[in-house]
Amino acid sequence: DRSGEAEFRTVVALSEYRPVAAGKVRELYEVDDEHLLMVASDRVSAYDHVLETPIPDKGRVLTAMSVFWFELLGDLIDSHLVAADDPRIPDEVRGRALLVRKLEMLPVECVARGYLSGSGLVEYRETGRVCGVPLPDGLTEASRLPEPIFTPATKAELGEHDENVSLDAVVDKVGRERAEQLRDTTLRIYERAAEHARTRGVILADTKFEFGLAADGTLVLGDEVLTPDSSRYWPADEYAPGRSQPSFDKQYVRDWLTSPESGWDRASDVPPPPLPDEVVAATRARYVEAYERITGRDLTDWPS
Ligand SMILES: C[C@H](c1ccccc1)n1cc(-c2ncnc(N)c2C#N)cn1
Repeated sequence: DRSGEAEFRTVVALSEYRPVAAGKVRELYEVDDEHLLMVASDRVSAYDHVLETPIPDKGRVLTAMSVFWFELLGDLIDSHLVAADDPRIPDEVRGRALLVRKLEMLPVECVARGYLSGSGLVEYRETGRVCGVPLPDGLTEASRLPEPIFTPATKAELGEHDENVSLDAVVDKVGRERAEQLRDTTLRIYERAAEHARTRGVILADTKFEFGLAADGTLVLGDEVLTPDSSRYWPADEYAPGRSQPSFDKQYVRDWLTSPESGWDRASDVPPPPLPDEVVAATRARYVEAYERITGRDLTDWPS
């Protein structure tokens, strides 16, 4: 019984955990046999480059957003989330790291699209289909689809783009029953999230989920969910099909990088220059605005 003693946070350093995976802007560490630590950095990626200038609080916003969605979607699917604030989370990453339970991850990027853009648009223009799914004629950039579609992909090496595959390719990997469960679950979660976002004036154009299996075989939602890094978020009041839509969170970065002011040539393989303070500040504000509009919560209430 420790009653009466001061509550001590056991101080643990991130360096005590073994790194097990890394993305462009995030890392994954092993905490113990059952748990991982998923860490979101403040780094931002644009035009397939990771920019050298961090965006303060980006990691906190994306972490807090995943937690909001895990909670909102809890009646549809279990998640791997164990804790967002816990003595096993080092102070240096507190607020931008989640303690999660280890899953047997399924080798499928589960993408849902309600609108046509990115690799889906490229494939549609070439074949009239996306991942084998026939679509109506006459669709253009950012067209809203008649209904959301499941467009799975296989994970590419770091720095490469994922490859869109058909449902049959997913069946070959995980079996028919599991493949259909991934499709149905992906679409159900997307539709619930897109409906919620719409009421907040934000279009969730598409999103990518990763699922895993718990020890008892239950399908569990892993990874980050419905963040601006795993999804396309567009401001609804600026929506106009026929052109690429402004990204809710990254448009200031994109506009500056492609303006004469940056002196950067996107077609070259030269890395982008550092961002000016005002672009950093405006981008931070957009991430905070996205979080507060979508969740109705105040970022100042989130640990840091
Ligand atoms: C691709 C992704 C990743 C995330 C963060 C940083 C780099 C990569 N990843 C997720 C797992 C994973 N494995 C087992 N159990 C889990 N609960 C998770 C999760 N999330 C492995 N890789």
